[in-house]
Amino acid sequence: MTGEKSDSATVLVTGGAGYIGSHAVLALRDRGRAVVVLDDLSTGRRSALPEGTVLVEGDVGDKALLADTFARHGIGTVMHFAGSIVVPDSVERPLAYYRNNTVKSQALIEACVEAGIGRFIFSSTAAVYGMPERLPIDERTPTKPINPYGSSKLMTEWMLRDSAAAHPLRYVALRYFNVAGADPQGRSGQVSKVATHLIKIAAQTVTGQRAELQIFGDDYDTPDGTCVRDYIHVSDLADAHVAALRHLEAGGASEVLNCGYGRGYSVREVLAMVERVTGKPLPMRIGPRRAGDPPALVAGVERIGRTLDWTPRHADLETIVASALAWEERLLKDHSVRQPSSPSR
Ligand SMILES: NC(=O)c1ccc[n+]([C@@H]2O[C@H](COP(=O)([O-])OP(=O)(O)OC[C@H]3O[C@@H](n4cnc5c(N)ncnc54)[C@H](O)[C@@H]3O)[C@@H](O)[C@H]2O)c1
Ligand SMILES: O=c1ccn([C@@H]2O[C@H](COP(=O)(O)OP(=O)(O)O[C@H]3O[C@H](CO)[C@H](O)[C@H](O)[C@H]3O)[C@@H](O)[C@H]2O)c(=O)[nH]1
Repeated sequence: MTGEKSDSATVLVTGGAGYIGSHAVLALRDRGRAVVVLDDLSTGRRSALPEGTVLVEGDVGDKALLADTFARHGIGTVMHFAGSIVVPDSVERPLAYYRNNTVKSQALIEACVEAGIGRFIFSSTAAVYGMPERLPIDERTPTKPINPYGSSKLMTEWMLRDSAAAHPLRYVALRYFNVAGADPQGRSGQVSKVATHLIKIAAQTVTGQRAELQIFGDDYDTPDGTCVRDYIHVSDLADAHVAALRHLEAGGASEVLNCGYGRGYSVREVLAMVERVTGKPLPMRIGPRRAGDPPALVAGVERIGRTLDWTPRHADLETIVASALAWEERLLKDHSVRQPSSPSR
């Protein structure tokens, strides 16, 4: 490809100080890859990065900073995790989501095109599918997001598709299903100011930070009445990014790929696993449905299986739950992993 940087070039990880990005940084560094992180530390933490990781503190929409970072560090691939992620927040502040997720991604893609960076890996989401009628959800399922978060991500997928048709740029958009768990070695995990994800909330309940957990509805048309999701371990997801990197470095074509295991668990099944792992009952009660929750989301995984050289290593619910609980306990004990990202925030 004209002007494309060489295979051994450094990977720029935007949002690398966040939950999923920090696991990607670990996966890359564990394989000896050179990494630079660009993060504004709005929700990320410097302490999520392994020692010695270069952090450029700044905004992913700052084109001058991007051009300088690309040139200074010899960037050959961008992994783009930076963004805003809370679905109900996106309903209240849609324009903030379009700015941070879509407008700034436009600046980043444009900066890549201008600098001749030909490989791009993007954090997309199952939220692009909205309320699909059939399971499993394969990548040909029509995209019909039902909230600004999903729309903001889908628009970035479209920008990548159209840019790849016009410029020497190839990309992999990974549509994550429900990401959970923590690094098996305890080096990173999820830190949320306001937790919304089921397994994180369960871990906070187990550790006494919450009195009880609410199940959002048990009258869905699912086997036990609670919603079904496809939970993927964050370290397996990080490995999928490394596999996508290898795919692009080997000259592979642009792809849009679901990231899940193709197996669903209900809310009740997840909570039963939490109780099994801890050996204690979890205080919980049934509450009303949460607006916008699809009854069941399970990934079709045939395409990722045949496209990437990716073998999940942590594909069972017990491992996911146990690692999330271990991380939550570490967070409570070790103040340094919770350290505020910068004095101003
Ligand atoms: N967590 C999930 O379940 C999930 C599911 C599907 C997709 N995703 C996507 O994965 C990506 C990472 O999510 P996460 O769960 O790790 O969230 P996170 O909030 O932990 O990480 C996001 C990171 O991006 C940084 N950031 C945000 N805006 C920025 C900006 N303008 N400039 C520079 N840095 C910025 C934050 O400081 C943070 O470190 C997001 O793009 C998200 O949409 C997450
Ligand atoms: O306290 C809680 C929290 C969650 N749930 C339920 O647990 C399931 C999973 O909810 P999460 O909030 O953990 O995850 P979502 O499925 O809502 O959302 C995830 O998947 C989406 C794609 O569909 C997006 O990618 C989004 O960013 C990501 O968080 C849902 O049925 C939800 O109603 C509860 O019952 N109680």
